[in-house]
Amino acid sequence: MIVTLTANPALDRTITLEAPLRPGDVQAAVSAREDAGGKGINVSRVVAAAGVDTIAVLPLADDDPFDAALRASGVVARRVPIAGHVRENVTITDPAGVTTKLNLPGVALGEADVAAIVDTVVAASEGARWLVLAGSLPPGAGDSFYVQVIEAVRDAYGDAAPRIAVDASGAALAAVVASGRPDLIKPNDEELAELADVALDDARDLPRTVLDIARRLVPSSVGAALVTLGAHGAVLVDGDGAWTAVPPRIRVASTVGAGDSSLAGYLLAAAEGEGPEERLRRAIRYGAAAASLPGTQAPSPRDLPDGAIAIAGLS
Ligand SMILES: Nc1ncnc2c1ncn2[C@@H]1O[C@H](COP(=O)(O)OP(=O)(O)O)[C@@H](O)[C@H]1O
Ligand SMILES: O=P(O)(O)OC[C@H]1O[C@](O)(COP(=O)(O)O)[C@@H](O)[C@@H]1O
Repeated sequence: MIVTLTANPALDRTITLEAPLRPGDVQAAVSAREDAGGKGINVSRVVAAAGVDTIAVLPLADDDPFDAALRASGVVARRVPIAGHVRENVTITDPAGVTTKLNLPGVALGEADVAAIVDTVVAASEGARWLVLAGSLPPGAGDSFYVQVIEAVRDAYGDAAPRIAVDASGAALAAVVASGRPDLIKPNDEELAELADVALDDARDLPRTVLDIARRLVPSSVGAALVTLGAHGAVLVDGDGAWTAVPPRIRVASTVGAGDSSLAGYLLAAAEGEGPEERLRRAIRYGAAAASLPGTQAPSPRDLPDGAIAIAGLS
């Protein structure tokens, strides 16, 4: 069982253009689609599509139209009732796969909402292998919200607690790295650089630079880091070693959900008992599959790209 928490879900509206976006102009759009999104929900959708049990925890008002999209996704969910409706995030894609994203802040949570979410995650996590804490925090949650969740789950289950994966950025990620001792983090290269307060602009060897930064955190504060690099693939660093690989060439439709799908791919391989190289390979395959699908469509095993993915060790 893989449990996910999405504190800040999003109805993802993707608009496809037939030409590159021209800011300030009126342009014809070809099509639009809607997906129940947000990072944890996306991870759960990919995990469910692979036939593995998952529960997605999220705050959701009883009368929120988002629930129809969530039900259509088929993911098993535990809803924590709140006041206010899920935000809508807009993505614009063009024929070259260039993706422009506009993300709203989300519904503000009160103290009682925060407490109810923590309790719901603790209850859902009983017997789970992994708990995934993913996405931005809505107003009212506080930068150390993920640390609060991690402590509550570990207090409740001790050695039987699920392993913890975190996909966050900015202050929320910094707080988790400072005191949450997560088993896995999944930043992209920019989020990792922001965390370490370094610039990547002139990195000539991106995987090597990313490894050097990640080594400051792994294994002292974090069990492992899966750092995704967009079209350049990903780097995996754990206490035993470091590896990198690039994705096969694909036709990009929308990169939204690629990072979430890579995390899901990693967790699916981990749940099968696979070692780091296969976890990285699966992460890259799932990320590439997501990027080749429209909108925030969750890839299933039959969407994975063909072709071998060569893993290179880094030292
Ligand atoms: N243009 C692309 N071509 C092929 N694979 C891609 C592309 N963009 C992303 N991916 C795949 O998706 C993964 C996650 O993408 P990334 O953009 O780094 O995530 P995030 O959405 O978290 O920023 C990458 O590691 C890669 O495997
Ligand atoms: O919680 P955040 O950081 O605002 O991001 C939410 C957005 O990111 C997504 O989860 C996609 O994330 P990735 O492209 O990083 O995989 C969308 O579904 C959602 O609109």
